[in-house]
Amino acid sequence: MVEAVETMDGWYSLHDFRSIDWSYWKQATPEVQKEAIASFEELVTKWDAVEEAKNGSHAMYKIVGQKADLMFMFLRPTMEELNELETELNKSKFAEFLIPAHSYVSVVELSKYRPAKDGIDPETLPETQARLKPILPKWEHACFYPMNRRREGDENWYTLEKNVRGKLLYEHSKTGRKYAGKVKQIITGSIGLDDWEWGVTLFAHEPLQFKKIVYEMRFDEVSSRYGEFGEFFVGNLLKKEDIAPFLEI
Ligand code: VOV
Repeated sequence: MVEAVETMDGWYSLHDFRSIDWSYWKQATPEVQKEAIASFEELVTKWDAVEEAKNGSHAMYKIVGQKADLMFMFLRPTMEELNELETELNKSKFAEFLIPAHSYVSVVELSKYRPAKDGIDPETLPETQARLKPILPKWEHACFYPMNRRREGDENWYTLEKNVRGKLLYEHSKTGRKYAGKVKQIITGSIGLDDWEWGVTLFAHEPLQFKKIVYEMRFDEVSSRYGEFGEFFVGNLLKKEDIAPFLEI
């Protein structure tokens, strides 16, 4: 029987996409708009404190195109905390002007394809823990998309031996490493949690690097034969201090 790979799982993740009801927003009085902006900023202050205490992380991006206006990526130790966060956002004054656009639930994942070095379980290493519970980079651009590994005829990831899968992922990582400093990836696993098998969140200083890396990876066997992709979302960083100017009419 083909052996599954053991995964190391870290913080739970929620990608929460919202559209802004701009017509409704434009009709709101300046006082109401002020109150809504303040409620949003207060939430961000709370999220910043959680991140400061290393109990989670978050990032906010303004999505380009009509799939959504905002993407929030939240990381928390438990699923309950993600739920609380989402509910608190929904109860805020600002949420009166938001329309849910999309969401994705997953958990930060690393896999143990490589044999343990010197018999040390990689999960116990501080550098692994830092990758499983990452503080999200507030790089200028982010790109999110879900993906599956194919399970069709001769292209069935789940009938490949573990060492073969490990080798293909090693080749994949060699392409990825060429983008060091240009693209940072957070892979979240969502088998049993959401509609696709993995969420791919990429951060870059330069949006063209998303196209370059995704294109180059399309030629890696692990993507060309075994990759299936969902909807892409791409956006620009929204900093707390830019919330008011962004919403100003
Ligand atoms: C930005 C660079 C980059 C780098 C360095 C990198 C490296 C690595 C390593 C070393 C490993 C394996 C061990 C682990 O850590 O799990 C992975 C694993 C994975 N990757 Fe990756 N990946 C990158 C980037 C990167 C991208 C851009 C994509 C999307 C692929 C595409 O075609 O659009 C991706 C996908 C994945 C997935 C879905 C997995 C899990 C697959 C599984 O079956 O388990 N990844 N990845």
